[in-house]
Amino acid sequence: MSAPSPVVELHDVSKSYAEGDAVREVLAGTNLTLNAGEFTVLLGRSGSGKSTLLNLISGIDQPTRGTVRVAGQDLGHMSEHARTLLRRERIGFIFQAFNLLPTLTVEENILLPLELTGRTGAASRDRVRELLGTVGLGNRAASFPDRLSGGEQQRVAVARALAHAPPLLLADEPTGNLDEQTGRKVLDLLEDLTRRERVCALIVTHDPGLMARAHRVLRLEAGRLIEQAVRP
Ligand SMILES: Nc1ncnc2c1ncn2[C@@H]1O[C@H](COP(=O)(O)OP(=O)(O)OP(=O)(O)O)[C@@H](O)[C@H]1O
Repeated sequence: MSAPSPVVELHDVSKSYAEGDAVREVLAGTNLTLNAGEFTVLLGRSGSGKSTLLNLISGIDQPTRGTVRVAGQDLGHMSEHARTLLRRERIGFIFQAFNLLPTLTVEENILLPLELTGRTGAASRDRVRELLGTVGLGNRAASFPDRLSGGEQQRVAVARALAHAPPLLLADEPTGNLDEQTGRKVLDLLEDLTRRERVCALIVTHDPGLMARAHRVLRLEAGRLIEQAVRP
């Protein structure tokens, strides 16, 4: 087995928001390392700070204290522009509401992250075709998103998130808008693709059924990350 390769490293990360005269500490001295190939589920009540944590990892938000490293780079020492580039090149995102671009076809949506990172050649088109096949939508390449079911749209979103082969995938409630059976199918794909490509995946969910699939289960509680279980 190869040595663990850290993709996300949080060291003593705190995040507070001002609430009138008071200060609300959402994260309190959090430490976390997520490695390549790990599929991690993040649980926590509404308002516990799950989105805040994702925003800190993707550099959309800054910690009040502590350091966040992604793919070896310290986000606190980077310009806003450099963080934007890192996000574009090194991170794939999946959202609850699919967030596909409605004026682009399925194929163009998946190609977008490759175009944004300057990869427009034949190899990119081959990659999109391959991913379309993997997510079972090879015959829908020319369709527009509004012609697809919710589950199909989320399968496109999975393909788009991984098109540029990012080392890190962040997903916020990826099955929140899907029925159980459709959600399970999307998760099967997510798990299969992230394992195959050794992607580090951090998935926020309220769905306890997801826990059985994860290598690691983390719960945010009172500003602290609690490791719940490790799959053997
Ligand atoms: N920009 C902000 N300014 C002030 N408070 C904020 C801000 N963003 C988040 N918060 C507060 O931080 C806490 C955590 O919010 P966050 O959205 O991270 O929770 P969550 O676990 O993702 O919740 P949910 O499951 O409902 O999406 C909440 O109390 C929220 O009100």
